Order: sequence, then C-alpha cells, then structure tokens
Amino acid sequence: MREILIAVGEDPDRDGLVRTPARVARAYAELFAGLRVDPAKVLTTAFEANHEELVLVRDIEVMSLCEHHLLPFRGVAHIGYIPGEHGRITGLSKLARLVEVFARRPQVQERLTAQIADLLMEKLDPRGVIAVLECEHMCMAMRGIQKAGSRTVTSAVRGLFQCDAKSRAEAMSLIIG
Ligand SMILES: Nc1nc2c(ncn2[C@@H]2O[C@H](COP(=O)(O)OP(=O)(O)OP(=O)(O)O)[C@@H](O)[C@H]2O)c(=O)[nH]1
Ligand SMILES: [Zn+2]
Repeated sequence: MREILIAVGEDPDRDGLVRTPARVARAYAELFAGLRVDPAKVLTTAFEANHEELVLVRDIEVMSLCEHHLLPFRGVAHIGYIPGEHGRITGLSKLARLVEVFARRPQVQERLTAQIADLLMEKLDPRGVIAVLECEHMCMAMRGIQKAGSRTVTSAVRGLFQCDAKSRAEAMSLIIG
C-alpha cells in the first residue's frame, strides 16, 4: 500500500497517510475474511419442518469486491429453495450468512451467485434452489466506462427449477415482487 501511495504521487509519510498501509491491511483482512471461513459450517443448523413448498428470502444485502479491480459491488440477493422430501429447512439467517461468507472474497458476481446455489443444493438436499443477485459495480461507475446506476442481474437455478418452468416462473415472479 505504501508503494501504491508513492506510485500515485502521494507522500506516504505525511500525517494523514502514515498509518494508512496498516489500516488498509486491517480493512482487507475484514473484507476478505470469507476466505478463511468454511461455508459448509454456516448451514449446520437444519431442521425438519414438513414444509415442502417454496421458502424465499428477498433483498439480502450484498457487499463484495470484484476480483479484477478490487472495487466494491453492492446490491441485493434473493434466495429461494424448495425443501426436499423430508421438508428439511435451514434457519433464515443462514441464507444471509452464506451470502456473507462468499461475498467476503475477491469475486465475480456470476461465481458468487453459483456458489450460493451450489452450497445450498449440496448441504440441504432440497428439490431446487434459485439465487438471483442484482448489483451495481463500482468498477463500472467510478472508473473505466463510468456508467453509474447500471445493475447486473445474475441467476443460478438448480434442481427442480431447471426443468420445471412453472415453478421457476412462480419463484421469479415472487423475486421480482
Ligand atoms: N462478468 C463479470 N465481469 C466483471 C465483474 N466485475 C467486474 N467485471 C468486468 O471485468 C472486466 C475486466 O476487463 P479488463 O479488460 O481485463 O479490465 P479493464 O481494462 O479495467 O476493463 P474496463 O472496466 O472495461 O476498463 C471489465 O469488463 C469489468 O466490467 C463481474 O462480477 N462479472
Ligand atoms: Zn471490477
């Protein structure tokens, strides 16, 4: 970070900047803390509830950093699943925790979306999962093409939602609100 400050023409020894490299190191440790967390451990709480229909949590806050520029992208995630045969469900907060673990890594939005869907499929064994993310990327807003306000929508559908157009359409209509 000291080298970067020198490269952009700053004096890394001036008052306001002298502790910046250490601060940035601490900030990055926090922003990338998801690299040191096993996402499977987030879903350890699951219970049988005999609920075999859609569970959908909308508007989960997403804040991540794109791996190309290490600039933030932020927006919301909508995550839904249809429990498996025994109606195995997880705590609602666990869906948000899952977003958090994968978001706190250098990311691309597509992979973040897929990782959330894949882990839910693997750990909950549901009939289907749908994950939709809508984010604005600062690397497109603050620099480069400089188009603030554009939102990127990515989806990952697994299991039943892949082959059953009616279930997918129903989930999508609830996601769009
Ligand atoms: N698919 C995808 N692309 C992303 C994501 N975040 C950033 N990008 C893109 O990654 C690309 C990197 O392109 P490069 O040409 O290597 O880098 P660049 O010269 O800085 O590109 P510009 O942003 O076009 O100036 C850019 O088009 C970004 O918009 C993401 O989550 N998913
Ligand atoms: Zn970027």
